[in-house]
Amino acid sequence: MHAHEAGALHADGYSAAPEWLPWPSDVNELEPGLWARNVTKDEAGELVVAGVPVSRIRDEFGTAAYVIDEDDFRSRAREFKQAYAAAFADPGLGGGADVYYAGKAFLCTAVASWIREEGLCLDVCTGGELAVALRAGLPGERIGFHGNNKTVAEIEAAVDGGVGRIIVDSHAEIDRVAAVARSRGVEVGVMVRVTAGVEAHTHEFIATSHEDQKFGFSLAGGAAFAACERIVARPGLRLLGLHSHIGSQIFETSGFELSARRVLALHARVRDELGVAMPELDLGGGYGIAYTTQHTPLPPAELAQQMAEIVRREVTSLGIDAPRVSIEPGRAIAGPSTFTLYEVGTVKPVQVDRGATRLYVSVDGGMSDNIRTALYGADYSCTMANRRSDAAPVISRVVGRHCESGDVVVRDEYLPSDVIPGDLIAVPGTGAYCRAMASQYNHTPRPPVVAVRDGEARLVVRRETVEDLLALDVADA
Ligand SMILES: Cc1ncc(COP(=O)(O)O)c(C=O)c1O
Ligand SMILES: N[C@@H](CCCC[NH3+])C(=O)O
Repeated sequence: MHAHEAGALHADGYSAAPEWLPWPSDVNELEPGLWARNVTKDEAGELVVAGVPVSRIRDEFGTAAYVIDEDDFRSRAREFKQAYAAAFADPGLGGGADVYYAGKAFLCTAVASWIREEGLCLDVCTGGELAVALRAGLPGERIGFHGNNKTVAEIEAAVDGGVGRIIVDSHAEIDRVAAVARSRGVEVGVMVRVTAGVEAHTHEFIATSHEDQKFGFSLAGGAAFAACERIVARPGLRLLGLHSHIGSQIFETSGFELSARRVLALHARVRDELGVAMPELDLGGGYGIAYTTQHTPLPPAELAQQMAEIVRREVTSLGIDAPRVSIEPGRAIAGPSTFTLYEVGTVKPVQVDRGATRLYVSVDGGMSDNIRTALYGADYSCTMANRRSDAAPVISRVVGRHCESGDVVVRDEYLPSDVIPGDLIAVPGTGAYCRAMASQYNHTPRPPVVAVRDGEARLVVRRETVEDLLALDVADA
């Protein structure tokens, strides 16, 4: 429960902030660590991204809009690639590592091209994401294909697209992939998604390695070993390795350590009992980012170093050759690169419990462009983006325009008390799982994605229109 919900009252008559939200020394300043690298405020207090003031973005593309700092995205992708390559460079550690950007966080053709150009690989989990990757010219061998319920048509598209690894998730799927391989007369590289039984310290809905959920083969129950046996027995399949993803928005490496230890023990067992030395091992994604000052993510170089030490320790104690390691970060690459730009429509001071007031600031978007607050109770922050203000900061709640009281974007933030209709609000950290999970609830067209680089802003995903939505309806049905 947040402090304000207990009815705390701040001296100014406004609702008190939750404990983690400090009184702002200057509400016009950007909190360090939350914004894309090329985002600043100018002297007039306007937010500027890579040389482009947000008023120009509003004028040219409208609001609500996702604004992505292209250089920030690319530099984070590069940093992961370089950090893991360096940390695992020792031949005793596989002589390098691969980074598969998890496209589920956010994918469009431009982003897939950035991934191709930066030399990363890509994790896709549907035929739709695969189509984007192939359209962007990503070579099949740099694509990994996930999903707990891939259709035969998707498996065919993956095999025909030369996808380098299909991560299988059920016994039935092993047979489906084998049948497609046979029908095409090719050998398909597969990895086994293993449920390592790790309770990741994150929201229940985004944890994926505890036993009672839909993903993967249980390690403890023996299903993961049985899956390896089945693959080895199927002509047309090549067992590349094991895969483990423990969850998302994780800050401690202890969960990764436990899962690596368990999965490498299975890796050794497969070598000993099935006589197969698997060349690869995927440790998944899940690295957390800072949405608010509550979070302190580890820099990629440090993460890579820690992961390399974990793998070194385990392969040494098991006496096995290290497989080539790969990881699948999504949020940590895409998340910080983007902010959502909204325009304020309505400002309403609302009397809440014990006579306290909370300022409700309604913007021209909401749960249709960011479902994470409603779905996971996620915390975000924001800033007034078009001007500076010397008015007193008051605790505010940024809400959307949907017909739903849970339609909250930022639950708690200090905004200047003189915020008015027409002001701009920017919410950082919306690059992952916001546009990707956007809906058209209440027939709301989804916002565009505007990429900014070196003083130039351009569309990479156009705004949907009401006409787009009407076109889906069969008018004379
Ligand atoms: C298999 C797999 N890999 C990678 C990811 C990416 O996770 P994140 O965006 O937290 O790095 C996910 C999502 O949680 C996933 O399910
Ligand atoms: N969509 C989730 C993460 C799930 C990632 C996919 N396994 C989020 O917004 O945090």
